[in-house]
Amino acid sequence: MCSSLKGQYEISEEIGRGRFGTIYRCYDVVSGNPYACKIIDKSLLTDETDQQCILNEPKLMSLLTPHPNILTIHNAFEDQHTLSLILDLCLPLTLLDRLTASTVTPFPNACHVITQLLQAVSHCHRSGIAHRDLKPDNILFDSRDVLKLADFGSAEWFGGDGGSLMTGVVGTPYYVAPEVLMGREYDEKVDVWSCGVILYMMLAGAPPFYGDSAVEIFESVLRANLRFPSRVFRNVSPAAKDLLRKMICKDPSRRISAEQALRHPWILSGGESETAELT
Ligand SMILES: Nc1ncnc2c1ncn2[C@@H]1O[C@H](COP(=O)(O)OP(=O)(O)OP(=O)(O)O)[C@@H](O)[C@H]1O
Repeated sequence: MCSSLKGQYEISEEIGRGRFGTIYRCYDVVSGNPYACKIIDKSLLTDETDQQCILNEPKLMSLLTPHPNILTIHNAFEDQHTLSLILDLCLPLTLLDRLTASTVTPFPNACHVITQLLQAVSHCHRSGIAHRDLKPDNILFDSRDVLKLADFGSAEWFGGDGGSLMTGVVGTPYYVAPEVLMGREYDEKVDVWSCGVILYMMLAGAPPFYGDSAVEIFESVLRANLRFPSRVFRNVSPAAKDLLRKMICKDPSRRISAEQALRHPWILSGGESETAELT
């Protein structure tokens, strides 16, 4: 572990583990404030893509700081063997853990969760950054239950309005947008698709596109046949379904932006709207 890190932070117990690193609770030795410390073992970064992802993450996170719904990077330390990031400390349960544990659908506070996520994504897009791997596993909450978007390892700088298009198949089967799978150039709207899938999961308790293997899931995503089975959607308002159709829209040029989604009647009504006029 880096000696300058040891001088500034006291590392405490392990609170999580990823593919390349371990997350510890830590304390600033001067203020006593608690943080999370992600220590990445560089020897595990064997291929160039992994190295790129890990080095990308702190750079892009710093560009996005501060935003209340984006995990803040407070400090970074590097030596020959490790890269250590000092991050906001969050609760151990991700949105995926909460969804898995939930026995009720729609998921309580679905509108509040998606509003915070869209605020984070809209800030990323205004800053010229696409996250490209939005999924419930990357959504954390702090001790006040404020959503914190994490894991910018697959994020890409596209340069904002009129910026360049992106290429490359990145993302996770259930949440990836069809234009990514088609191998075409794409823009930041891929994130809106993933937010739509996350909202659908919160409202229905299941993903909109599924299959028994990654290939089957991809085929289902490519068909993009969005359905609202009445058994699971009977408690979901027409306004919420309208928003889902506009976010999980196969044609990215017709898909709404994160900013527009934040102005949708269902979001503005705090998820209560059954009768709001649809746009
Ligand atoms: N800032 C944080 N505060 C509290 N817990 C965290 C924090 N960051 C990550 N964790 C916990 O540690 C786990 C692993 O996080 P990490 O970001 O290393 O890996 P990952 O995103 O799950 O996986 P990978 O990087 O391998 O794709 C998370 O699932 C979460 O439970």
